[in-house]
Amino acid sequence: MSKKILVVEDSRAFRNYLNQIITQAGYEVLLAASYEEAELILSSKPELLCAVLDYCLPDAQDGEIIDLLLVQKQKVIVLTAMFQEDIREKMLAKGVLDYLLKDSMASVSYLLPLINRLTNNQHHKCLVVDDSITVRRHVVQLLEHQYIRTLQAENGQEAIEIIEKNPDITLVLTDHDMPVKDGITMIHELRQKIDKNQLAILGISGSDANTITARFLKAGANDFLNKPFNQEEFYCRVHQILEMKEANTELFRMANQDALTGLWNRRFLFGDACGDCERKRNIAMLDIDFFKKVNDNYGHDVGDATIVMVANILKIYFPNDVIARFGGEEFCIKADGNFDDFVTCLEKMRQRVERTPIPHQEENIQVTISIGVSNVEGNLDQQIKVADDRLYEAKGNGRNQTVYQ
Ligand SMILES: Nc1nc2c(ncn2[C@@H]2O[C@H](COP(=O)(O)OP(=O)(O)OP(=O)(O)O)[C@@H](O)[C@H]2O)c(=O)[nH]1
Repeated sequence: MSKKILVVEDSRAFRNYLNQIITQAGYEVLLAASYEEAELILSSKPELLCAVLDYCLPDAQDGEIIDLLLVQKQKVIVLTAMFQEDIREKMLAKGVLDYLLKDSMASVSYLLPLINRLTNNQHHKCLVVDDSITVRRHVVQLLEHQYIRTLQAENGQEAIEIIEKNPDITLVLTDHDMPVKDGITMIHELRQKIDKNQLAILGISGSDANTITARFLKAGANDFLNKPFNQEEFYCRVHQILEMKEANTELFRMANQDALTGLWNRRFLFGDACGDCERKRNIAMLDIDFFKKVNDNYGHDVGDATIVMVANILKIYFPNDVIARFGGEEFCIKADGNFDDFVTCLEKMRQRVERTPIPHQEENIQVTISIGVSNVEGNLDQQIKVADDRLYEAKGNGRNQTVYQ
């Protein structure tokens, strides 16, 4: 998705300021000082993330630049020198995303978070649940206008079925009064399986009942919005809920992922990944052979690069399983499925590590790994213990091998 942003602003100082802050944030800025310059840039049909437009330009004093961009189906953020209710209404009605007062540099501090929001929205998929097709269409249009992909459901039951089939849905916007299954019952059922950090839910209802907000929130909705709502309030709520969700996802990642390799860590292995602890499963414990020598001979950085290389090969061979960095140069794989197939795949992976050189200055460094495998009955600790004993057997037998019985 594009990172290009068109900025049209006649004040040189302000234009330069916008250019600086937007470029620093990693976007590519196309600058124009007038309507005419903007037209020229647009004639080459650039793919834009959005356009930031000054309402009043020397050669287009009454917002004509906005129409120029909207006709081309671009996302528009407007900068205005003064706030006028009628102009605001007119702009929002036309389909402008948002407007900012440029009375001071500080007031533009809202711009960058808004642009970042548009970028991050592209990672979200929202299910809109409402029995009214008119409401659904309106909400879908608002969301897609800000790059949020959408799906639709007519009632709570249909919504649950769609969520089960689409685990990449990150947000649900739901009405309450619907046939077959209402919104609050649906939320109750969803929350038995999916928590607030995994799936954000915004309740939207026009019910007069003064308990409706509390009922939505107590059922497990992250937030609530009264119908009818205006566009700005809608976006504020959606942005807030998505920001909270992203922050929680990041916290989860930081707490459960290994920073060097991007693999899961022990906490994840024994926590979330262990929900089905008593089930029979395949466990492999792996350790890089003579790893201390790599550090001693080539330095810690090369040692780290070796750990990353092994981790990357593990990801290739076991893309659907839980792979954790267990300790320094020790890894654990937890997998379901046929044990013989698992061992065969481990063997192929072991040979791939053996064949993969780590370039260092003029040399190619070669490492091997030893592997212990188990599929015994018991809890995760017991299964890891058996795999670990076999790993040490593999080390004792001369390393660079897999022991599985
Ligand atoms: N570069 C690097 N080294 C690490 C890291 N974590 C642990 N180590 C080193 O890994 C080495 C492990 O050495 P040992 O446990 O003696 O094992 P080994 O040399 O691999 O020998 P065997 O396992 O018996 O084949 C130690 O020197 C640790 O300092 C890390 O994150 N980066």
